[in-house]
Amino acid sequence: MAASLNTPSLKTPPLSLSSKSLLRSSFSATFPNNIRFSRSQPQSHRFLTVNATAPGSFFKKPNAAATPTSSSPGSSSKKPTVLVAEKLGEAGLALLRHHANVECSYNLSPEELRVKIAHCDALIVRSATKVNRAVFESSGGRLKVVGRAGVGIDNVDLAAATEHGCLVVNAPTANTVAAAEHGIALLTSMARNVAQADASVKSGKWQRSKYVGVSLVGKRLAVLGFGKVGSEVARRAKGLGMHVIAHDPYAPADLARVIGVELVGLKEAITTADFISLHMPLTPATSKMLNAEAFGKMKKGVRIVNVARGGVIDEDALWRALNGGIVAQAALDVFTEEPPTKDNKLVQHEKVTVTPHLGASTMEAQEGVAIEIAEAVVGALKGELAATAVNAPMVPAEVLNELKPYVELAEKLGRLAVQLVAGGRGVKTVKVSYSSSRADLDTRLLRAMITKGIIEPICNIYVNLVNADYTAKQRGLRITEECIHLDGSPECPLESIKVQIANVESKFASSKSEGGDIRVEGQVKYRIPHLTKVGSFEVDVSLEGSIILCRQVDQPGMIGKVGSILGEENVNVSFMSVGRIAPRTHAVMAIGVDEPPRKESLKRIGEIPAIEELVFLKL
Ligand SMILES: NC(=O)C1=CN([C@@H]2O[C@H](COP(=O)(O)OP(=O)(O)OC[C@H]3O[C@@H](n4cnc5c(N)ncnc54)[C@H](O)[C@@H]3O)[C@@H](O)[C@H]2O)C=CC1
Ligand SMILES: O=C(O)C(=O)COP(=O)(O)O
Repeated sequence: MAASLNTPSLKTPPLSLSSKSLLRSSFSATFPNNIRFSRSQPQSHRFLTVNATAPGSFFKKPNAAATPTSSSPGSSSKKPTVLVAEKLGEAGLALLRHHANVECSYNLSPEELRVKIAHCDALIVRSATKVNRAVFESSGGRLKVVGRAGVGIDNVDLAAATEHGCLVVNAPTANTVAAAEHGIALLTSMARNVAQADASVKSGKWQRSKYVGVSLVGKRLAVLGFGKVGSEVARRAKGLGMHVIAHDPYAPADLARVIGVELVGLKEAITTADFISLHMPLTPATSKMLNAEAFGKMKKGVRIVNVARGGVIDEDALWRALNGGIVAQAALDVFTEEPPTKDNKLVQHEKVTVTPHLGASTMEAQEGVAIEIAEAVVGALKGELAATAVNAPMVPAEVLNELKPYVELAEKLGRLAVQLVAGGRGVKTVKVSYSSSRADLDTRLLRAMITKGIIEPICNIYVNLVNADYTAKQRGLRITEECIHLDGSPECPLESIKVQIANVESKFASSKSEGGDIRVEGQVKYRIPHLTKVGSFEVDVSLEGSIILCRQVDQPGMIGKVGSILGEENVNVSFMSVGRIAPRTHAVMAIGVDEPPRKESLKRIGEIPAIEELVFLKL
């Protein structure tokens, strides 16, 4: 089974311990070439922004606190810098200013944006700014979060963002009603020729017979894309007495039932509708979804509303369909190229009503969007997991709280295992086993943190939840996972995590399993991660501070000898545990220490005659 941090499906499921995952199976971490994202969380399923206090926070880059900030007057050097590149509501700006130095620079050219971005920790845009690969490359690794103050994220290069470990968040809920109301406004005004009649009267004419419209009541409306906006359009159209059908391969059937909408296939939707309203995101799959072939199947005289994205319609094909009498009218809020050129054939067409991408433009929606995006960006800058992350798993607060110590365990096991490798850089194959009594265990967060633990000590790059799978793939690191199902209480999410590194030499031969892999295993006890196995030796040491591992001849007095050297060297021992396979053979002693011992102290321990090998590991 292939797993990825960013599932290529249109709906990235939230990270959930009860979501469909793996059981007694193994898979390798892969990264999709084409990532498509869509968010369609009903409001009742909104995920909270929660503070993640794992060893490294999930999104923060190591230099976050130290990054120099903008030169704006009065700016604090400790605050991050947020560039707001398109108009944002005051309430959102106020919230941002509380936490960051905020620079509002609208109408930047692509070149100006690339120059400015090198000094920014976060960027907030609406639909007009193209946040392409060049922007991420120009940021020099400083940009941590891009906030899209709205829903559609087709103007942000998500693959590039992910590769650069930059979180992308959007504001998916605050403009839903505004967009739906605009859709209905276009539907009704198109049917009654309001825009054309208005222009005619203003030009001194009185053409009552020319602008006879069509009624909506009893007509069939096909909503394509039954997400947040589409379902609100459907609800309102029902109120106007329309017969509403919807096509959406991922739509929740219960929502359709509640609203009284019939879910149908695409063919049925477009061949039977009198009106078609578009509400899907622009993705490679929906690009030019309404093309010549689709128009060819439509009922003669169909009317089309587009408040989604211009790119979901083949605009040339629409123009031909309007001229050929297939499409009677169209009402367009969005265009492939925005703003469209003055002589755009559709803009100038008498059967077409146009607005300049106004779907989200109400006072209420803009205030709401501004607050929604400001909260998400501020949270992300603090290293919190965002509720509206578009290129990372969404993690419900309660799941995260439960997983927190396991996440910490995962990162520390990765960190320990890689430090045991002689040379480090040859790590290519990592096997992870999770023992759990939960039938469905979603391991994305754990895998990301193991990856972080393994990669960060050996490379000069940071790894976070956003780029973990990508970075692993880039480095040729194959992580296979298996989940061993235990009979027991599913109250505890995980019994243990085992991390094995194959085909490498070890600095500490006793860390090798019977099969020759470096093996470390851990458990969470009283919410604190513990190392419980090294190679074949059972130990029990809490994973705080750092660890000394030594193998010795199992004989009396060893604990005392090692302990007294550390005491003399003023190193505080937090935990000590000895594991052995059989009495009086060999034993492994795991010693937790609060501060790193001096090299000389380790040398002194190594010189104790019964000590056979020794390694110091930083957590
Ligand atoms: N004109 C404007 O100012 C605004 C435009 N929008 C556009 O509307 C789109 C939808 O917004 P929301 O409803 O909030 O998003 P949403 O994510 O809640 O809904 C989109 C729906 O489209 C569906 N979908 C995906 N592929 C499809 C396909 N091939 N055929 C049919 N349905 C498909 C998804 O399953 C989802 O249910 C946004 O992506 C954005 O591009 C949104 C707000 C304002
Ligand atoms: O939220 C969306 O997807 C929109 O299209 C709204 O775009 P805007 O923020 O008004 O540029």
